Amino acid sequence: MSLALDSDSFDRFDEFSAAGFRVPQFDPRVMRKATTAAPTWVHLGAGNFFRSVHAIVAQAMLDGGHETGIVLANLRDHTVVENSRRTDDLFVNVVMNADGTIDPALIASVAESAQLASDAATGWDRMSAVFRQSSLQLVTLTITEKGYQTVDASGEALPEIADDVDCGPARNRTAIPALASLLLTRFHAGGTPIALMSTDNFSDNGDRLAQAVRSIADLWVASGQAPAEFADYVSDRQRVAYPSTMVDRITPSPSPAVAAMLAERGLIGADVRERSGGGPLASFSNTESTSYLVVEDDFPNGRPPFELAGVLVGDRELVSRADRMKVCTCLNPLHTAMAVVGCLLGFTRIAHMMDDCDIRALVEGVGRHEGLPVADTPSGLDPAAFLAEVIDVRLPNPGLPDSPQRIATDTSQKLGIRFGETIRRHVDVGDAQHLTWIPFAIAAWVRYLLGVDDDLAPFERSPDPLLPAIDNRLKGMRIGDPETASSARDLLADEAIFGVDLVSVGLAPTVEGHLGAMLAGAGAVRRTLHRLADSTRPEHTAKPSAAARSNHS
Ligand SMILES: NC(=O)c1ccc[n+]([C@@H]2O[C@H](COP(=O)([O-])OP(=O)(O)OC[C@H]3O[C@@H](n4cnc5c(N)ncnc54)[C@H](O)[C@@H]3O)[C@@H](O)[C@H]2O)c1
Ligand SMILES: O=P(O)(O)OC[C@@H](O)[C@@H](O)[C@H](O)[C@H](O)CO
Repeated sequence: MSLALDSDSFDRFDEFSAAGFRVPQFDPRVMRKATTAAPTWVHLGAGNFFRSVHAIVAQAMLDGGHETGIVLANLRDHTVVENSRRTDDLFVNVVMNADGTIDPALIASVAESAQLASDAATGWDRMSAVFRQSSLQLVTLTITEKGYQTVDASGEALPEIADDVDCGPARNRTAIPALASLLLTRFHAGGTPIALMSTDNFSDNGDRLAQAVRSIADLWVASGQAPAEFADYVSDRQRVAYPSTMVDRITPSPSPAVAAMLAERGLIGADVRERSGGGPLASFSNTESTSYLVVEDDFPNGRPPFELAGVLVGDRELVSRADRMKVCTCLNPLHTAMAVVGCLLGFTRIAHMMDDCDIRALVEGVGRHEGLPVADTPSGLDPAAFLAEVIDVRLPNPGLPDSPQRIATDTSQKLGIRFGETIRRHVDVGDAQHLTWIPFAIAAWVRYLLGVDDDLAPFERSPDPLLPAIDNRLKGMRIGDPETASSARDLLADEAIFGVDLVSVGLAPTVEGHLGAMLAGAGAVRRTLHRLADSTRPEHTAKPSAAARSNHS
């Protein structure tokens, strides 16, 4: 059977169903008509996570009788929206089970997609029209952590944003000015209230989005490019709200192996291609079965019936606690520690890393020993159980094609969030000097920055906006000379990166100790990790697994 992803398949859901795909329980044509007439939800940042969370939530609500879907927009890479349009905005979301089986679902909750790149007038005009409509309740964003930085400490626009600020509201190229510009259109059209909801991975993401949007509005007002009332509009939470969220579903980049499984089921065009901006692009997303979305109930123009999709809706306190639990202690710090160590030790699969007893010790150390004792407890969620599921079920899931290289992307943007808060909490209770695994993870990141693995072979570091600046700061550091670990001192004091000044909280010597040991020569990363793992095992007898040994130089 051949299953094509296009609008003809609206009449062929039974064939998808026969091939084992879950199918929409609504008529996409009716949904698209209703959404065009009265759009309620725009999403900015059409990546893989959107396809595995937002689009799934929307589909569940549509299956439950809700009438409108999502209007999707992307700014940076025109191939992303072209990819969505190639399949008439349909795609397949694949849940990867631990036993190697897959549960594919045909997703039809995107009503239309718009390209907002500066040369894409049609997409911009369409999105402006959507923002003028009073029916619009919600804009969600997945623009990555770095997408929220707009101004420096003195309130000056950052270089990437500066052009957009100077040009004023128009067809902006960067995400926050583009959003602010569309909001200005809404303001001029009567200023119906709206909620702007960050679904990127950091605590209090609503506040950060508010700050970013307001900073652009202020710059435009100051330069006479927007009326003063616009700054009031974006600062009045009754009119523009910024609900915070906790988002969780491990969603690796689309994998060729999954493409092959879908092709076996008859799906046409299930290949993996390259985005023009780098990274894979496909007509499907692949993810795990676990998924959490916790949303602050702050929607001044009403909201979609999230409860139909199992979304937890609550107050700010619930969201903040859930988010800090996940991002600062029980999941993301483990991920980042594994990512940099995995790149150094030559791993390409997170699940394989969990078979390595040294790496397991690292994960346990960062999560159970140093994260959990200071974790937040959100009402209705148990941090110990959450962490246990992460360590025992989610990270080892052999079906999930996740890689340390994906997770290592933009690490400089994440360290403050993933380790800084936890370090601060240990400082507050006076036991920061006992931390060793988090300092090890930080040292491993610095060692990773040298772009040379533990066998001393060069490797390509994942993209990160701070690489050139950091390379400059680490010029004095050399493998073969452990003493040069001290040249990282200035970097370690950088609160903007680590969320705390590691020198003044007294952790720099621990980080430099691990780093110096890892700089000793070939195999030094493994030896340092193994020694540390051994010293923290009660029985002091564990040996590296076969996977560890084969990676051990
Ligand atoms: N993938 C996951 O497991 C996961 C889980 C929880 C949260 N998230 C959040 O979602 C974000 C995106 O993850 P993804 O897996 O979809 O990644 P992705 O690479 O598939 O997509 C990233 C999207 O962000 C856009 N983007 C990238 N840099 C941008 C910038 N500077 N300004 C504006 N837009 C930008 C891209 O055009 C693309 O649409 C993450 O950064 C994270 O905050 C991801
Ligand atoms: O998406 P990032 O780049 O913020 O971080 C990489 C991973 O840690 C992240 O995507 C996790 O998979 C996710 O946070 C799980 O919910």
